[in-house]
Amino acid sequence: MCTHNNHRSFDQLLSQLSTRLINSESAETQDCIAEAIAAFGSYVDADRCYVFEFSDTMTSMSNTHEWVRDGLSAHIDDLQGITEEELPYFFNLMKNTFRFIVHDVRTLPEAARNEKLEFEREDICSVVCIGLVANQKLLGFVGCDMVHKRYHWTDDDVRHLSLVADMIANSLERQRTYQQLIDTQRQLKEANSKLQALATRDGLTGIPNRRALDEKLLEEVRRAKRQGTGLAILLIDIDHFKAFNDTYGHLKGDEALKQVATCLDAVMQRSTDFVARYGGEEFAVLISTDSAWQALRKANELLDAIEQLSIEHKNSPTEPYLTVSIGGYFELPQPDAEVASTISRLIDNADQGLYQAKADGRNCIRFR
Ligand SMILES: Nc1nc2c(ncn2[C@@H]2O[C@H](COP(=O)(O)OP(=O)(O)OP(=O)(O)O)[C@@H](O)[C@H]2O)c(=O)[nH]1
Repeated sequence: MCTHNNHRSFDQLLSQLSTRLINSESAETQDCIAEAIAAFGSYVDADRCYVFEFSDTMTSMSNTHEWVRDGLSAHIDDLQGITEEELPYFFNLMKNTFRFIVHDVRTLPEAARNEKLEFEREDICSVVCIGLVANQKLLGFVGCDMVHKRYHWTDDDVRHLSLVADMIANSLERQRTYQQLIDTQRQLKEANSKLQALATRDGLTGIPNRRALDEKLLEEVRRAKRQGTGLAILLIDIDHFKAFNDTYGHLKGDEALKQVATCLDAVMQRSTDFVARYGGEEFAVLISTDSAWQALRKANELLDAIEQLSIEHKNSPTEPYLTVSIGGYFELPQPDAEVASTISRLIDNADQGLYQAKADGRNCIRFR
């Protein structure tokens, strides 16, 4: 059936396909596989040529590529997820010998009765399948059917189909390795962003921590300088918190810290505002605003909101409930201002304001 000429043109085509596959992307690989099975189908004058891939556990297989001669029906859609129980003879032979060569399906043994029925359903008289083996692993197989006519597969046919199988197996393996690399890269990225989130979150309250505040300060001061906008910082410290812990215990202290953090976060809802735990029982709020007055108004809202939490603090010399003191500072950073010294000035001034608020009786704001 195979003349010397079409023998040579098939070899040439295979060699061209292999060259394309060496540098191909995923979509091109699929095209090359489709072309390779079509070429083999035409070369042996077959009716159907196809690729099946096994599941990872090797207990089922699915038809992934199919070429059919004009006028014949395609079967790819009903050949999905076929299990080992359905075709035990075929699975066994393929797993053990990596091939399944049947010149006449009528000669199949009794053990292959399921296979015989399936071949009858598809009007297949002769069939050849060669395993796709890469790195000693059977990934699937490439096969060819003769429909309504018997055919004796020659050694040459088998040798050529084996070349096609090698080519497809190597492409599939390369694609799988590539996909694994992409999956690993995605997992690493996810793990990194989780680590990043953990490194910048306070473990107790869940709001950003001091490290996140430092990063945000750098970012915001640079932005304020660039855009000529103002920046305010508030330092908020719980009053007589040692007495609170001594009275109610450390766990209740933790609870109160969480409540205060949630409350501050809820009041500062603007995306440009930033709330962080600055340390122990101290919090910081960064407000991007052009007016000191607006920042002061926010500070008042925070003071009131904490009071309204009404967390009992019976041993506080200030009030019988939990209160905070707030120190604030506003600045319009000059375009030529040094970033590090601007940050120090913001913190130092807010800190002095806080010191003053404590000295002036607590539960109040001192804005500089
Ligand atoms: N429960 C709990 N307590 C904390 C935590 N971090 C810091 N503290 C406590 O906060 C208290 C702070 O006490 P001080 O610095 O003396 O200040 P204060 O009692 O709040 O008094 P003033 O700030 O002057 O009003 C200490 O007792 C710390 O143990 C924490 O994560 N959980």
